[in-house]
Amino acid sequence: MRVDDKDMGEDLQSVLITKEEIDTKLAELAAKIDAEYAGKDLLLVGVLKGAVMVMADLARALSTPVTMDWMAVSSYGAGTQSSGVVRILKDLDTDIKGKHVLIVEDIIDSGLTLSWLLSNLGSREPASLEVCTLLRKPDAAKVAIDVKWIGFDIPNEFVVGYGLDYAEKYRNMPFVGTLAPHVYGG
Ligand SMILES: Nc1nc2c(ncn2[C@@H]2O[C@H](COP(=O)(O)O)[C@@H](O)[C@H]2O)c(=O)[nH]1
Ligand SMILES: [Mg+2]
Repeated sequence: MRVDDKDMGEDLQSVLITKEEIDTKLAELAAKIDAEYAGKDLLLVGVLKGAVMVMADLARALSTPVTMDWMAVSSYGAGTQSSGVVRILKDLDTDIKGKHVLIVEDIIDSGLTLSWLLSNLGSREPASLEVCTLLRKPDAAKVAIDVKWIGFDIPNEFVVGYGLDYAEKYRNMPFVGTLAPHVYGG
């Protein structure tokens, strides 16, 4: 797909990770996750809204039968900095006690959201609790988190696409990229 197919071309600065690279990485991660959960019931917990694309594509790449549930939490306003204050906007529909739970995330930036989520879901006594994230920014970490499956480590830049937004736009770009300064008013 050309970047201007969705009239977003002039807003983009660069493409960091192509759709093909994402597809290849998700297939690799899915093979590892399949091996880990062979013979077990696995519940995927997607974190709305950013993880919608990775959840959908990872679930389809898995051979393991899974159930899926969603949580919505908020630590960002309309801007690009984590507030550090996490609020539940939508809780799980599932009781996860005794279940094997895999949190599916789009990106780990400061790690504050995921750290809070791990503690919140951990207190519900799942049989196991692990994390798979498509992206991680190692240089932005404010807390150390044990993340079992990581797609790509990326530089400490604000990225959009493949589920990730800026002010709710750009989520439907099939790749991950950075925005031109004029988008932020620069
Ligand atoms: N569109 C983007 N959203 C981002 C980016 N970095 C983080 N985020 C959003 O925040 C949470 C996690 O943030 P954290 O600081 O608590 O780790 C993540 O799930 C996204 O929704 C980004 O570069 N672009
Ligand atoms: Mg997220």
